[in-house]
Amino acid sequence: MSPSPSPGVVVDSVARSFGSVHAVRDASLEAPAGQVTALIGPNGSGKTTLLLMLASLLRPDAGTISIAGFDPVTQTEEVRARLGWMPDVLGSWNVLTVRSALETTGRLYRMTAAQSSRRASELIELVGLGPIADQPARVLSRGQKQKLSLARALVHDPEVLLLDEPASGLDPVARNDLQLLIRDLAARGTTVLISSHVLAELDEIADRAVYLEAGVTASADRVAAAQGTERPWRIRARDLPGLGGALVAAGVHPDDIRTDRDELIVPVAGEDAAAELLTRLVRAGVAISTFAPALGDLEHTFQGLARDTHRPTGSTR
Ligand SMILES: Nc1ncnc2c1ncn2[C@@H]1O[C@H](COP(=O)(O)OP(=O)(O)OP(=O)(O)O)[C@@H](O)[C@H]1O
Repeated sequence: MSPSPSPGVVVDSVARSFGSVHAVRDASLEAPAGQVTALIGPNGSGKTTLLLMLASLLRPDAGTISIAGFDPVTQTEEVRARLGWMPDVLGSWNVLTVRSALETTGRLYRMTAAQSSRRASELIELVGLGPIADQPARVLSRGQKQKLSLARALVHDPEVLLLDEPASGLDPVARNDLQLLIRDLAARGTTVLISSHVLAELDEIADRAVYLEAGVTASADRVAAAQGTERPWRIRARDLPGLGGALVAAGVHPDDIRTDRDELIVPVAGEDAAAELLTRLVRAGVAISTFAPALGDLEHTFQGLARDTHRPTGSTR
């Protein structure tokens, strides 16, 4: 019989304050197994505080958390055995080499010396740290430290992976490798919850998103409303004046049309309206070479929520 799927991460009405600072006020979310869930929010909205609670490193003042079916407050060992945590900064491992940092982590997870040595070699290969495997961690660049931090989070092949700003400091090739690795882990059933400010990158790998604002997860209604707002679309044609004329004839107000180099940018309210506009432009005989949203889905929703910060609560895209 195949094992039942991991229940992933479930957070219900969690809150945590530091003195008078309410870092997380009311967070509820689900991150299902086998999917990549993005945790998105402005600076100071409580993402790291929430991830620390999920990682069993900080106790919530209220609410409940389930990690692969276990409670980080009362079942800390069970949670830690199943959880990989990549913090936004690598802890103090400076004197150890890359290889010994990974071997030591393996030993902490009660692997034998031979197992931890084998696992360290696999992970060094996986994240591409081979050439500097025997260098002390203190000489690593920021991007190399990120790779070591990711490898450390993967030592015990966790069911649930929490990644706080994993791409920061990585060059474009390393970012792409990271994206492929994360997608591959999710395809193998890992629950991945990932916080990042680089929304265009999250757009490419996230199956779903949770928005956190001032410590509160945005409700499905608010997210839907933000998704439905007008968003800029980028339209390119060789004959820009002809394109402008056709846009006005299609009902776009001239004041709403912006020129950006060899493209025009116009606000469009949703996919149906975009399809309709494109049909009209083509019927008008304009040779269109580009017709695409100027903002990714996550960025658009994030900006829509930011413009409308006064209504409360909930989750997902
Ligand atoms: N240990 C602490 N003591 C006091 N205040 C804290 C502590 N940790 C976080 N805070 C405060 O809680 C709020 C949320 O911080 P947190 O680091 O969780 O936000 P974040 O969304 O991860 O931010 P960023 O995107 O800038 O990393 C901030 O106002 C921060 O100053």
